[in-house]
Amino acid sequence: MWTKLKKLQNVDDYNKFLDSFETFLFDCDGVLWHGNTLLPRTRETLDLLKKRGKRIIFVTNNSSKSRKSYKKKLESHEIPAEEDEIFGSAYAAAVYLKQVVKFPSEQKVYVVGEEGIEAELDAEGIAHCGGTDPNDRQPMTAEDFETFDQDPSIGAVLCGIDFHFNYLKLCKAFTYLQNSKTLFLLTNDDSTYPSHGKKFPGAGSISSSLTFSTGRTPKSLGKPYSTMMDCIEAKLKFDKEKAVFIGDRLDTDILFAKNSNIKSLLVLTGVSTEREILADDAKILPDFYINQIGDLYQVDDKGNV
Ligand SMILES: O=C(O)[C@H](O)[C@H](O)COP(=O)(O)O
Ligand SMILES: [Mg+2]
Repeated sequence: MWTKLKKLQNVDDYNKFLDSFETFLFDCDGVLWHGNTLLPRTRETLDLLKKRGKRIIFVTNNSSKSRKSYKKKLESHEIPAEEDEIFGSAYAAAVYLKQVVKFPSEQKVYVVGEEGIEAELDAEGIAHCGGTDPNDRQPMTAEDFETFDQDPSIGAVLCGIDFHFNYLKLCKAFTYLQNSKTLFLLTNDDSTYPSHGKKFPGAGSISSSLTFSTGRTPKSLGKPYSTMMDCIEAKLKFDKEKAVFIGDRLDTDILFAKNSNIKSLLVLTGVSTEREILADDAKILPDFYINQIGDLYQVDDKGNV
């Protein structure tokens, strides 16, 4: 096995890498796709791994979709996947509230986020409000300034990526978080995410408005934190010695792999760059890196399967 940071760049490297692992855990945004566009040869590479008897697990911080919706998205790209092989930060947050917090049935979670969070809370039988409710997607009125107040029935504020974030939601979440007993949870705190070949503000850039205004420090449940791996290991058994995490972000994916004691491969199709990992002051280093995941397919392309 290689001893230091290794760029995979030829068929021998790809073959040696593939032969070193049994379980391949894949981040999604920036590794498999940008938005709804697959990155080059993603499907062929996943198919090659299956042909070689490898296990594939998907692990995404994107809380906008539930595991069910991700299964549909993967299948829409002809990538077969079982719901139990997909782990999203919305799922991790719902499991945490149910199994760790033992969230009281008479309380609700105020959601700053999309249907992914709502669906996973529903699956765990946890009541919620906000989220995709059209009433929360309205401008603040003068009456709202009058009426907004703490609500003891709100036991937690859970914040993820919210493509409809607005001042009204910010004020509601802020108001509920004035009660120190109200839990402040994040599905993830990614500053940005890659889409359409560019970067856009991520969930962490949304929740930072709450962190800054409330002065409270939230608990984040996605990568790089341990809750996500706890969820995976509660469902699936695999040998960590023969597992590798493949991601595009140093501060979430690669750090998650390190925190989970598994090897890591950074792809250069997402957020983190080669310059960052070659810098003298690089703090988080993957074990391997590669230009794009589809390069691994070249072993098949040349018939060297
Ligand atoms: O919440 C966000 O900012 C993005 O959805 C998240 O960064 C993307 O998740 P990934 O699949 O890269 O973990
Ligand atoms: Mg990513």
